[in-house]
Parts: sequence; structure tokens; C-alpha cells
Amino acid sequence: MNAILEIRGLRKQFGGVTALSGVDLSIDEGEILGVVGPNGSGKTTLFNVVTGVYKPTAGAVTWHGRDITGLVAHEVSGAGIAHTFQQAMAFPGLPVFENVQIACEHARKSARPYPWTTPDALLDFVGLSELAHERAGILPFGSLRLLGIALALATRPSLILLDEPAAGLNDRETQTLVGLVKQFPQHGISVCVIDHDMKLMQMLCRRLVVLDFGSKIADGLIHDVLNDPKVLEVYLGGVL
Ligand SMILES: Nc1ncnc2c1ncn2[C@@H]1O[C@H](COP(=O)(O)OP(=O)(O)OP(=O)(O)O)[C@@H](O)[C@H]1O
Repeated sequence: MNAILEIRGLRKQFGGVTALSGVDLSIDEGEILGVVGPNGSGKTTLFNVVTGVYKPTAGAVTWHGRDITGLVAHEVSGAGIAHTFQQAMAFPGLPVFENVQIACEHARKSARPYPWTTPDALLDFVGLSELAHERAGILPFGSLRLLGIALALATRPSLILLDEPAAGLNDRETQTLVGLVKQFPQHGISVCVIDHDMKLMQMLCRRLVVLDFGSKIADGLIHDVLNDPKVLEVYLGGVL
């Protein structure tokens, strides 16, 4: 496979806390990669360091062969990497449509054909057209998550990092989310998804990475990883 993102020796220290202790990871073109791990294992920090929210303490991030280590968030977004957050990042006082419109106005220039170039197309894709004129702040939780996806897609990414996209969603909303995310690769968008929900991971991912205390302890086909004794030990009595 062709790696589009390569992470080498990534380390992040918060004072005395080592959130990432030298992680190597690659994401292939067209794949949906899952990242799991117990609370505090460094998953969100990994996304935050890749997307420029935090600067790494050491290590390198390469995107399509270009060193993007330490770029700030808008530069990473401009390079084609989008990020959805555990907490929705919409403007709560503005209508849904305007939220998406603002994001579309900041879309990067990309020569690649893109299926969702207008707010209407994005809202239609995520199923929020009927709520276009509601204030984002009054949306139910599941709809807010879908808005977060529309905002990320509006930037025209070729890689999207999803941080616990199904947390708090009911089964129907989770199925909707899975249906959307599975379409991304056919539109040239690779995916890396963090979640605690192994059923979700099995629906979405072929490959799974496991972090524990800031280190990668497994990386392989999801079936193999979920049967790896090291992984079972980490999750013993837990979510597996
Ligand atoms: N801004 C910060 N300042 C200080 N410590 C932090 C900060 N962000 C994360 N940490 C610490 O780094 C470690 C990894 O946290 P992180 O949020 O990346 O884990 P996680 O795997 O995403 O956890 P969860 O599954 O609970 O979201 C934890 O010990 C956390 O307390």
C-alpha cells in the first residue's frame, strides 16, 4: 500500500506526563484505520500533535513525503488533513447552513474533483438539509456530530481524523455515521478513527492500531489484533 501519512518516533510530554513515547504509524491511501487504547493511552494527543494543536516533543510527521512536523493547525488543514473533535466545534449561535458556509469559504484550493463543494451538497450528504436553518446550538447530539463531519468535509481533506465520532450516538445514528464514513475512500478521503467501540471498529476498519501508555502495542489486521494476547491483557475485563 501507499502510505500518505508517516509518523516516526512521535513523542509528546506534558510536564512529567509522557502522553506519547515514540510512536511509529503510517496511514495508507484509501484506508480506514482504527486506533484504540484505554483511557489516557495517548489517542487524542496523537491526533492533536498530527494536526498542529500541539507541537511534538520529538519525532516527525510526513505527509505525502513532505515534513509537516510542528506546522500550526490551519497549515495542516490547508495541506488536506481534517480533524473532528470529541466536542462539537460549531458556532452555536449561527444556523447550521451558515456554519457550513463559513467552513466552505475556508476550503483549500484542490485540483481534485470534489463531490461536496457547496453547503447544500454537504448538508444533503450528511442528512441535515431539513435542519439547515436551525441554530447549531439547539441541535440534538447526533445531529451535532453529523454537522462536525460536514464542517470537516467542507475543508476538502484527503485525510480525515475522527475522534470518537460515535460516542453518545444511538444505534441508528451510529449506522448512519458508518454509512457516511465508508463512502469517504471512494471520494479520495482516507480515514483514521479513534473510538472505544470495538463493534464500530469492526464495521469500519480493516487495520487496527492499539496504544497503551503512549506506546503502540499492536498494529495489524483487526481480527489478528483483537486476538493478540498483549491486547487482550490490556483490555482484560474491559471493552473487548
Ligand atoms: N493538555 C494536556 N496537559 C496535560 N496533560 C495532558 C494534556 N492532554 C493530555 N494529557 C495527558 O496525556 C495522557 C494521554 O491523554 P489522551 O487524552 O491523549 O488519551 P486518550 O487515549 O485520548 O484518552 P481517552 O480515551 O480518555 O480520550 C493522559 O495522561 C492525559 O492526562
